[in-house]
This record gives sequence, structure tokens and C-alpha cells, in this order.
Amino acid sequence: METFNYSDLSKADISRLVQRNVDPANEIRDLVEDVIAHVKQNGDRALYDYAYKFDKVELTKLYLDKAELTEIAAAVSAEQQEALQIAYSNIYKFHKAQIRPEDKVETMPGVTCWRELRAIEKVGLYIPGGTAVLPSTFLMLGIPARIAGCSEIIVCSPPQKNGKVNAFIAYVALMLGINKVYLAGGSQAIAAMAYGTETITKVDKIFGPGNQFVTKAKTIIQSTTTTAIDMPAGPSEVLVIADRTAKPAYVAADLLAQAEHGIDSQSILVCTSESIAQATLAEVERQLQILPRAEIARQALDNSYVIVTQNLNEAMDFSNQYAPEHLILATENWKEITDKIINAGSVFLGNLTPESAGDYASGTNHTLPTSSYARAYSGVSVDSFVKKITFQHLTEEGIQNIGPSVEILAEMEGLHAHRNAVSVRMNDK
Ligand SMILES: NC(=O)c1ccc[n+]([C@@H]2O[C@H](COP(=O)([O-])OP(=O)(O)OC[C@H]3O[C@@H](n4cnc5c(N)ncnc54)[C@H](O)[C@@H]3O)[C@@H](O)[C@H]2O)c1
Ligand SMILES: N[C@H](CO)Cc1c[nH]c[nH+]1
Ligand SMILES: [Zn+2]
Repeated sequence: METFNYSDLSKADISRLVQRNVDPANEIRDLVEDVIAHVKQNGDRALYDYAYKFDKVELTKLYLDKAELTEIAAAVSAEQQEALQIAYSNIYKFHKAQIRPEDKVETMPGVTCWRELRAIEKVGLYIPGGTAVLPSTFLMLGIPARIAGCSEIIVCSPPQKNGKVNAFIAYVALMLGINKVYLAGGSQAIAAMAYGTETITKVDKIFGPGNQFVTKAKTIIQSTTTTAIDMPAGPSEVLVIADRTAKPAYVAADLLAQAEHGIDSQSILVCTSESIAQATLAEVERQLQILPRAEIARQALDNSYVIVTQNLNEAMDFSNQYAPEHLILATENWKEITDKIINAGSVFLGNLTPESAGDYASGTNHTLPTSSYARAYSGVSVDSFVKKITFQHLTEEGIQNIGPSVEILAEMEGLHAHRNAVSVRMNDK
């Protein structure tokens, strides 16, 4: 990891450092556009072809049903079941609390406006399964979808080498009451859920993280079909702000936790203490020696860096420009700086709060905007699975109160039919 001094960086240096996931030659876009076109035209046949090409599996069927999932899930041990149950319960509690009825508002006497929630009917959940299979992501998407009350939940995950999903994915499907999992990964799965195939239903909105192929496919189908997406949730990233009180072993562990996701992950350390920064880098090297996924993490760390700042204000200023998916404040006085956070997907406060807690089980959602999209997007929540429909009702008093203003406003825009829709009611004595 290269180290920079914040005070030596120009504006151009900073914009280069905060930029990620660029596809300058449009190689990923071109490939993904081809995949989408092939799925759109050939449906299931294309999914079989891509499972063979990208996942190296010759499938005979594109999904697993309840009986097959039950058989596969039997391999989950009692201890693993308990851990999944604790995660389920905490995620459920945190997300359930997000549903609150809103008040009706009388904006003028006789004019009442309000909003009501309605679940999105057909949703598609993408559960990554390339470099690591992520049953935790299934909980993070399936629980809010269930709480919202979505009537059809389509789940796609890449087939493993045996042409199935692993036992944890199967177990979580059953926990969520989902009786079918489709064996499709990457951009082809996104295309299948956006266009529909003989086997897979077209959905209204696609959710879930994934690698650059998945994320690119989501951003393309968002503008070319009527299927919406949650957000661009691409390769994982973390930015740790550390001061002189941070523990190098903890900070190094957090940097490695995101680096091990994939070679395109990014882990950034922004540190107010040169000596803590150096000690953290030494710790990273030490911990890498015993990490099974060290090769992946090393490659991710090659795209990562350390910035030494003079104070926490500079550190926060850089973090806000980077807009990290995960922000960890490994600082003594984190309470004094949280209000300076402008852009971040999810925040972890103090030395005892590892990002892994949020990845798995504290309750918050781990499907979060990456690649600086945290500037404008929030992570997945129950809100992501519902529409908020506005309603209004006018009484006789209401139409008389609001009518004259609407007549003038319609006149200002030269829209006489609009004016008339109010006038006929006001004057109907
Ligand atoms: N932002 C978030 O909220 C969040 C949450 C969890 C995971 N993640 C990220 O999700 C990603 C998961 O990636 P993954 O690769 O492990 O699994 P994945 O399921 O996203 O991708 C695997 C699929 O990619 C396709 N693929 C692989 N190589 C390809 C190629 N050369 N051309 C076309 N398609 C190809 C294959 O079809 C394969 O099934 C990681 O980067 C992880 O960091 C992000
Ligand atoms: N850190 C990932 C989000 O970027 C989520 C995850 C799943 N499993 C472990 N981690
Ligand atoms: Zn993670």
C-alpha cells in the first residue's frame, strides 16, 4: 500500500485517488452488453451456455426446488444454524423498526394529503457466489423483502462446481420461506431477471451486490428496461480513519477483511499518526502470513493506499470526497466527529466495532453503495422494497380554499383544461 501525505496532494491527485472501478476501454461494458443481448434473445439457452462458459458447470436444470434445497440444507450444523438464527433475528429487528406509519397532513382546511406504503410486487435478489458464496447477503436482502411483503421473490445465485448452491444458501432460502433458487450468476442472471426467460420471471426491481460484471449489468438494464435496481453495489471497500489511539492489529484486520472479498476491493487507511500508520502496515504484513485468502487480499491491497493527515478534519475531508461504502472511525473521540460525516454507506464507531459485525449480524444491512455512489444512494433497507404512494382528499371547503390558487397557477402555464377541472367543481352550486 502506497503512503501519501495529505498536505502534498493536489486537487488532481485527490480526484485520481478517489476514483475507482474505471473501465477506460469499455471492456466490461462491451462484454456485459453482449451477455445481456444474448440472454434477451435466447432466454434459458443463454443461461445454460454462460453457466458452462463462466462457471464451468454443465447444468441440466436451471433451478433447485424445495425438496432439493431441503436435502442440501441438511449439511448445516446445529452451531451454524444458531449463528444464522442470531443474524436473522438481529437483521429482522433492525429492519422491522423501519416501518412506521406516517401522519395524514391537512395542508389547508379541507385538503388532506398522506402517503401509504405498498410492497413492490416482483423482486429479484442476486446472491453473489463467485470468489465466495455469501449466505449473509441472502439474509440482508430476503428479510427486508419479506417484511415489506413482496409477493414474488426470485433468487439467482451462481451454480457451484457440483451444479448446486451450497448448504448455507439452501438453508437461508428455507428460513426465508423461499422454495426455489435459480442457478444463474453474473451479468446473465441480471439480464434474466430484467427481461425474463422461459424459466425466470421478469421482475420489477433487482437487488444485490456483485462483482464488476454484475454491477455493470445492473446499471445497463436500469436504463434499457422497466426494471429498477437498488443501487450500484460493487466490489467491497472500506476507509478507516485512525488516530494515535487506534490499535494497529484491529485496523489491519479491518483493512484485510474487505481486501479478502476480491482483487478489485479497496481498503484505505487515513491516519493522523505516522507511527500508527507504519505499525498498521507491519500488522497487515503479519496477518497476511496466516490468511487463507492472502493472494486475493494482496492484489486488492495493491490498489489500496494510506494517507497521513495532520488532523481529523483533514481525514474527514478526504473521507467525504472518497465517499466509502464502509467508514470506520478508529478514534478516541469519535462522538465529536460523526456530524462531519457527509458521504458514507455505513459507519462503524470506535475501536471495538469491527465492520464484520455489520457484514453479518449486528442488524444493519450490508448491501451498500460503492464506487462513491454513497454520495447519493443509501444502503438497502425496507424502504428499498416499497413504493410510497401519495393520496389526497378534498372536501367542499377544501376545493373552495385551494381552487382560486390552482386556477391562477394553471392560467400562468396556459393550461386551461387544468383550470377548468377546478372551476367546474368550485362553481357547481
Ligand atoms: N457492495 C456491497 O454491498 C457488497 C456486498 C457483498 C459483496 N460485495 C462484493 O460482491 C462481489 C462478489 O463478486 P464475486 O465475483 O465473488 O461473485 P459474483 O456472484 O458477483 O460474480 C460471479 C459471477 O461473475 C461472472 N463472471 C466471472 N468472471 C467473468 C468474466 N470474465 N466475464 C463475465 N462474467 C464473469 C460469472 O458468471 C460468475 O457466476 C465482491 O466484489 C464483493 O466485494 C459487495
Ligand atoms: N463486506 C460486504 C459488503 O461490502 C458484505 C459481506 C458479506 N460477507 C462478508 N461481507
Ligand atoms: Zn465483508
